[in-house]
Amino acid sequence: MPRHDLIIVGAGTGNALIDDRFDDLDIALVSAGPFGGTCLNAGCIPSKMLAATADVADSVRAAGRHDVDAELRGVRWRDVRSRVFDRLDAFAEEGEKGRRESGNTTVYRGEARFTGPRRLTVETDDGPVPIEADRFVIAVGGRPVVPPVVADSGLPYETSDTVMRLDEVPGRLVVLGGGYIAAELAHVFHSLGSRVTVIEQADLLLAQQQDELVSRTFTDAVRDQWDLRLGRELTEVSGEPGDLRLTLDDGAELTAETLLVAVGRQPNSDRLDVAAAGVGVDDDGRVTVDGQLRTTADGVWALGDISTRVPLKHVANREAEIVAHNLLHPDEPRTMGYDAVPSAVFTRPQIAQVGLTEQEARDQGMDYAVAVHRYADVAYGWALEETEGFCKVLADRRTGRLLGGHVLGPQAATLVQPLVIGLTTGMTARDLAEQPLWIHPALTEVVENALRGLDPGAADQE
Ligand SMILES: Cc1cc2nc3c(=O)[nH]c(=O)nc-3n(C[C@H](O)[C@H](O)[C@H](O)COP(=O)(O)OP(=O)(O)OC[C@H]3O[C@@H](n4cnc5c(N)ncnc54)[C@H](O)[C@@H]3O)c2cc1C
Ligand SMILES: NC(=O)c1ccc[n+]([C@@H]2O[C@H](COP(=O)([O-])OP(=O)(O)OC[C@H]3O[C@@H](n4cnc5c(N)ncnc54)[C@H](O)[C@@H]3O)[C@@H](O)[C@H]2O)c1
Repeated sequence: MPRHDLIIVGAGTGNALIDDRFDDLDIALVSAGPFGGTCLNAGCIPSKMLAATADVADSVRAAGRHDVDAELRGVRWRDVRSRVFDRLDAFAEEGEKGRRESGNTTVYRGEARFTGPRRLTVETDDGPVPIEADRFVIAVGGRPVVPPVVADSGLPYETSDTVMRLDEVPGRLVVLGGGYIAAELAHVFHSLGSRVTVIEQADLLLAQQQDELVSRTFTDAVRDQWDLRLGRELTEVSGEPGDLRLTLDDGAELTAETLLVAVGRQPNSDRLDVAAAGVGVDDDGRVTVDGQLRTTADGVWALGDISTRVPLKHVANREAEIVAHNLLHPDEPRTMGYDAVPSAVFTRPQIAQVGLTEQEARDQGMDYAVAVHRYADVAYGWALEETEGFCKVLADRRTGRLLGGHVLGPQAATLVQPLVIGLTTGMTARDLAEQPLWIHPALTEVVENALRGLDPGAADQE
């Protein structure tokens, strides 16, 4: 049986772990799917490339607001799709080729399953290949959850793994779920021509993840564009491929050419049979790790969606840095921090956040100050003719420190970054507002003014 110094399972973020510091190790990299994993092939990157195209189409539609006469004559979907995926597929192939050609890494393509402690079998095209190593990194990510009402219907459905590669923009698209993936892909397909219905069990879109003001404003903003079925469950899927009938718990019947299921993702720990390796999992199937990202089995680390509480690519990337360091420097291990994890939703309006939501601050009984500043009240917001966007900030009244920041509107994912720095470094909201100079009349003034709008509270009265 081939024996390696280190086996990495998963060539998404797992592939990014290897650099020249590992040159003297014999490494095996095992992957069931294409190199680059979810983010490159079916996640962050294609969805954002499509969202950027959707934004262009929307800008043309909205040109009249700027007294520009423009007309959207059409979107060439197949050209869009080729532009996106020809580039990404080539990148994935180059990534695999580069790794195969590196002197010290053996690539095994196929689904792996542990067969014992530090031993697994890869189901390759040439049959099962058992391999073993002293040390392992598990980075096998997750997959879309498909509820039984859909899976058991026997009728076709799409997930984020497949929908971005469809041959046509669906005429009538029903999206099950109202979280990150649903919101971003509903935005894409609506802007590219689909009639979109969203079925979400909660009363607002993005309710699980976002500050209450953000999810309320976002839901109101898209209400006119998408048919929203909020607080609803899907009870039956019938009809035939291309002409689906969806029954809801209030008796309503919807028709759909395409059903996109986006109700969350589950970790791939079951498919890898991590239990056989003595690797423990949490209640939701995530591999259990400590602060140094060690699993419960000696010599086995985990990173990314398979184990993290926050399944985002920038989190997985940082975890990979920590695991790489800890593999190389076992006597000076580093610990992963999750105190100020930002995220963004690339919709229209765009959304970004870091730190606590107002409902979390309230539930934790914190003494907090809150301020909201609108894009419409800064000069560049006037330039954009922006009416709904805002920046909302929360700070601890006792210490003056920033607790959370939420931005809804153009460039939100970029505007949130000063707040991420403030939170990460533990700055007070006042210092963050007053120490740096903020460019006039840039959109960042909406963040500066939100910070300046915070009630100083006890911290400043001392
Ligand atoms: C539609 C969508 C949009 C997203 N957008 C964003 C975004 O904008 N920003 C953001 O931060 N995050 C985003 N995410 C989340 C992001 O994609 C994930 O957090 C990230 O890809 C996780 O990386 P990973 O390496 O842990 O797992 P993955 O990238 O999923 O990699 C797992 C790898 O393991 C392989 N594998 C699985 N099982 C086995 C097995 N048994 N044997 C061998 N190999 C196996 C897979 O083939 C794959 O190569 C998005 C996700 C989706 C689905
Ligand atoms: N821009 C980004 O950073 C980005 C984009 C896409 C995905 N992601 C990552 O991928 C993860 C998964 O995204 P997701 O959108 O699949 O999950 P999610 O957890 O964000 O949202 C799932 C939504 O589906 C709803 N839901 C669950 N079961 C339902 C049912 N049976 N009927 C109707 N609604 C139901 C939930 O209430 C929730 O609103 C995210 O948590 C995020 O970490 C990130």
